[in-house]
Amino acid sequence: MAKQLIAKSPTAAKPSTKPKLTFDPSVFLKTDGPGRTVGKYRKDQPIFSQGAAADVLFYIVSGTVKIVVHSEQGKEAVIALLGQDDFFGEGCLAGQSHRLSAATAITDSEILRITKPVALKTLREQPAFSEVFVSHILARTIRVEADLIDQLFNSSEKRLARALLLLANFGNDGKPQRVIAKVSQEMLADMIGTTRSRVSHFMNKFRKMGFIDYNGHLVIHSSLLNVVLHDQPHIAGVKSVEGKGTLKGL
Ligand SMILES: Nc1ncnc2c1ncn2[C@@H]1O[C@@H]2COP(=O)(O)O[C@H]2[C@H]1O
Repeated sequence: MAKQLIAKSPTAAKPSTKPKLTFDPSVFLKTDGPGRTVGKYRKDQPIFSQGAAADVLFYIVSGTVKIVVHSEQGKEAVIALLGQDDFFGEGCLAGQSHRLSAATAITDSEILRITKPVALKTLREQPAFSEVFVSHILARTIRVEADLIDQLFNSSEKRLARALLLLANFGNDGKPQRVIAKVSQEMLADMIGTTRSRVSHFMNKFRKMGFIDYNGHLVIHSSLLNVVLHDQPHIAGVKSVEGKGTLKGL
């Protein structure tokens, strides 16, 4: 049975007093309720398209979602691959009326949709929910900043190595291993801003050097970190990168 959204507080055990109610964001984000529903999306099923009306906040209960921008010239850029516990579509909360990018499930996924009024009300009234949401947005800002530095300063070989390492760590804190979602060379090229043939060239090189394997599944070895870490872009005034030698420092 689903956990109660409103759980009894441990301090409210006295029989004569009304039980104190606590809000549990992890239950709120995984169950249906007023203004929110958990939907199942199949692999390759669109969630919203670029230019569509924006009035819902999304949260990934399970699965993987690709965020893509299409240019008027027909170019496509994959700007993010999002996984379990990520929010997306939050632009509507800041007054954005239409989606600036498209979202598609790339594996079978379970996704919570929260209407804009309910998302705003919950952010206002439930500090525990605001905390989860703000942490997510801060982590996103840091990641977008790192992605921008990567695009500006790194070679396409290093951008590919970083993208593979980040993908391999998708959804877990352990050592990089298997890439969970099946990611084509085309998608990798759209993520790092290069051509599929360059991706193919570097993947071959990484395989020959023993940094990756791809027999059916793409497996990333932590030795691939060497490609990225041996020549970090130097940011003036920053002496060391937090987590250097691990994925945190990428
Ligand atoms: N660089 C990015 N990294 C992660 N998610 C993004 C990025 N850019 C856009 N998104 C998500 O894609 C969503 C598209 O719809 P919104 O603009 O409402 O909200 C956007 C974000 O949630």
